[in-house]
Amino acid sequence: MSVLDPRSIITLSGLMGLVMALVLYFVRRSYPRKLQGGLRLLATSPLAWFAAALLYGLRGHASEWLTVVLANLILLAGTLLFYVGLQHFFTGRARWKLWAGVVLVSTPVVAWFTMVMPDYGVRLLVVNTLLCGLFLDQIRFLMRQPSSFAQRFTLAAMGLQTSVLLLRLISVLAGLAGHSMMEPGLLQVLYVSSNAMAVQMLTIGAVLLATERLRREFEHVASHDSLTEALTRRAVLELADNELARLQRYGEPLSLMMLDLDNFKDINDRLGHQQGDAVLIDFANRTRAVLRRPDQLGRYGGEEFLVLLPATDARAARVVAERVRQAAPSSPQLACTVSIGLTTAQGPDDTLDAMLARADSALYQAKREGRNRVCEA
Ligand SMILES: Nc1nc2c(ncn2[C@@H]2O[C@H](COP(=O)(O)OP(=O)(O)OP(=O)(O)O)[C@@H](O)[C@H]2O)c(=O)[nH]1
Repeated sequence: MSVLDPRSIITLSGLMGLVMALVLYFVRRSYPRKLQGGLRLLATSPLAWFAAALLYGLRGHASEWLTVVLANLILLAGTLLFYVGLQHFFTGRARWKLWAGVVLVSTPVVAWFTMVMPDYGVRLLVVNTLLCGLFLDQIRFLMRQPSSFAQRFTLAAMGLQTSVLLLRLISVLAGLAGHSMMEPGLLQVLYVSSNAMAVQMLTIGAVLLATERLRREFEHVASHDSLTEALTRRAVLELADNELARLQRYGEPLSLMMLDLDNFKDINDRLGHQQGDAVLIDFANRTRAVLRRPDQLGRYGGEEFLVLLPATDARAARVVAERVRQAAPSSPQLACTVSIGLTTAQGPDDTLDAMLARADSALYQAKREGRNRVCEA
């Protein structure tokens, strides 16, 4: 047990935290600006944990103001920073004032039980209860975020840390707190080791969250049109292929609409290209607003769109197409009409090329018959 003394574990884990903080700081630079704020905070918290570990490590060689009061304050502040960083990372804003107040108020309490009425058990109780509360609140927040490997990994790290803190609280209540964190007892060694592991896992979790988010951003950019946020032609055609495969396997119906804004060249010529862009954006928004969740809108070309209607037969597709045609623009300046060519898959032997060709010829029939209508093939 003498090899695994708490001081060495605390110092080592602090150093590893420092390395992870540096890694996070450097990877942060290659991330989109909107993620950088949250990542900077997430990188700062292992730095704070490192500073707290250094101060704890000086126990016996420096004043208790530094090694207990300030060390605990920095530990709590670092944990709050992690929480604030997570909130920024996921939502772009953070609620931190209440927790900051609680952490600040706890400092004179810790100071009292260090300098005036020294009591290691009470200090432990105060600091561990706050840490537990902070981690439980973070777990609650993180569980509401989109599920992913990184999210589950970070939750596991927080779960581990919270269990260790709870066990330690129980040990205090059972009178097993001991007299100092540096005591080389089994409980202390277990506590500082799991704490060290949880800190590493939390920082790795932050790196994983950032990497996963970056991958999602790239995927989004690659599969979405930057003007209208509709799927790109390639992405919507890929989805159409998948839906056709489902049709062949499960026999679910599939309908497809080709949409073309009417006299769009006129709109551009009369109102300018920029206003034309605004019309396209508004059209995409209002179309999405009248579609169901599984339906997909893609930009097929300039002012031409494709809508994929999975599990939709011809009758239901006709209703959707009429709804899209009649969807109102958000202002009269954005008004435009649309012609729609509609088709439904004709059994498992139908192909995407054949469906596109039918939708295209139905669309041209709609144009020939005077525009602003739905035709079917
Ligand atoms: N503003 C804007 N215009 C675009 C964009 N992509 C294509 N266009 C324009 O859309 C117009 C399409 O014109 P046409 O193919 O002649 O069709 P149309 O005027 O809509 O006539 P019909 O389809 O027959 O009703 C062209 O003037 C293109 O320059 C875009 O991203 N933004």
